Amino acid sequence: MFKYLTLNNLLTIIKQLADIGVVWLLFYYLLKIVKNNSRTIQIFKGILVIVIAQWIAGLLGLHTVETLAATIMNWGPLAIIIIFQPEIRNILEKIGKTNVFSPISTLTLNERENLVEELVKACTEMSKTKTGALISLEQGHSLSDYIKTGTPMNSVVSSELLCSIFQYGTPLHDGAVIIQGVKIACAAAYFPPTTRELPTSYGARHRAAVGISEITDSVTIIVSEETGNISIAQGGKLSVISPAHLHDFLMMIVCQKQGDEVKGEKDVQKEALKESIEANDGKKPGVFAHYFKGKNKRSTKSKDTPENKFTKSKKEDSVDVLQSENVVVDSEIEKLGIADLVETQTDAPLDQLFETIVVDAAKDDEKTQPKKEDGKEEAPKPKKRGRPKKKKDDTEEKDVKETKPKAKSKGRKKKDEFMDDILEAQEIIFDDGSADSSSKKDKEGRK
Ligand SMILES: Nc1ncnc2c1ncn2[C@@H]1O[C@H](COP(=O)(O)OP(=O)(O)OP(=O)(O)O)[C@@H](O)[C@H]1O
Repeated sequence: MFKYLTLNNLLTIIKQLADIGVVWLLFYYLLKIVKNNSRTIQIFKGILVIVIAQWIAGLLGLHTVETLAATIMNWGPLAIIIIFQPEIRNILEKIGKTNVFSPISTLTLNERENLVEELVKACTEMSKTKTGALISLEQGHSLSDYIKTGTPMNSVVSSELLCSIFQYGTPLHDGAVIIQGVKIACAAAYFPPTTRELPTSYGARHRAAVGISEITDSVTIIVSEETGNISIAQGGKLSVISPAHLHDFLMMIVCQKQGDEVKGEKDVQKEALKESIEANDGKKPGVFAHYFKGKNKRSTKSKDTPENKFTKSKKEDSVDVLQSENVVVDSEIEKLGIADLVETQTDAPLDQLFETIVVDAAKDDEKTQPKKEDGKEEAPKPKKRGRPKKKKDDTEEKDVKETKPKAKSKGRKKKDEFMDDILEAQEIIFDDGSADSSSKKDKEGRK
């Protein structure tokens, strides 16, 4: 047997395996494109119908129909190239721009975690204050073309800096921030908006986010100025996410950490926060606490001296504060949903964990939506800006209904597959048909 295993034969086998591998990859990506795009599904269905018609016509001897179908099939490849010209251009652009050693891939785990923390902090803050923001994280595909459209910054990401950039009225607040690695590469960047039909409640900011996510693999976070909602645009899909789940999502994208790891960290953070509260006599540490660590210690003696008549009551107060702070910490962690989630599903596959997260996010959003006594939702706050704005109330209700997560349960999947599922679960961009119909309904409703 080994006499056939010459170097030549081995080379031939390797070539054939490589050949099969490349074709397999091509088919895989082709099917992925078809699966993710309703237009391509319809076109492929059309092609299938013609093939079946040609086959049946051949069987029944219907020569004219058979010739007609054959002619269509002969011109098919050319028609496909013409029809899918934008998609083909996007794929080729993506291949050309993919950078294996992107800035984010060179970060240490610590840097990645800091990046996530700062981003989540900034987005949560901006969501509370309804400050509009558009932040794109560069992944494998270079965003340098879009960085050129903005104002270069090259500053380390911090929540304070992000909040200042997007503060309404500041020179850089208009446009997008692009993050490369741990650095804010630029602010006020311009993204090509999507040409797809979006529900009318989504304006230029969301369009820009979806646009950039269609042509690159970037992850874009949007904070709505109108509603304070946080959304994520990735792979041409837009999903609403709660601040708590944004943390998990970014942990997974940036740190490639999974649910159980996140849970472990939450426990550590909880402990650390409790310890720091205890160390501060029941008071939360201030922003500059680490600067004064050990430098500004109050004498414990003065606290315990019997001559201080307020000592006892102060001490009791601080115990109360400590207890109440701990309750706050616990409730904060509960709010994150991670502890409960992971405790109940420790061994649950990752995709299930995140499906639950999305479901929870939807529930959170429902809970946080203020309701009026008559059951109607409270009207959204008027926009800070003077410029005219589209009416959103009806549309938003519709959007919420239409973005109801699908209940799916499959086996364990690879990260990118289940990321698609998460985003599908709360997808706001509908297939072309449904987006059309929803926006038509909106328009009719407003009339
Ligand atoms: N193509 C773009 N690239 C980058 N930023 C953009 C782009 N288009 C709009 N923006 C940003 O979005 C802001 C306008 O957002 P607009 O209110 O129209 O969108 P929206 O999707 O309704 O968001 P919001 O819910 O925050 O109101 C602009 O002031 C600008 O900062």
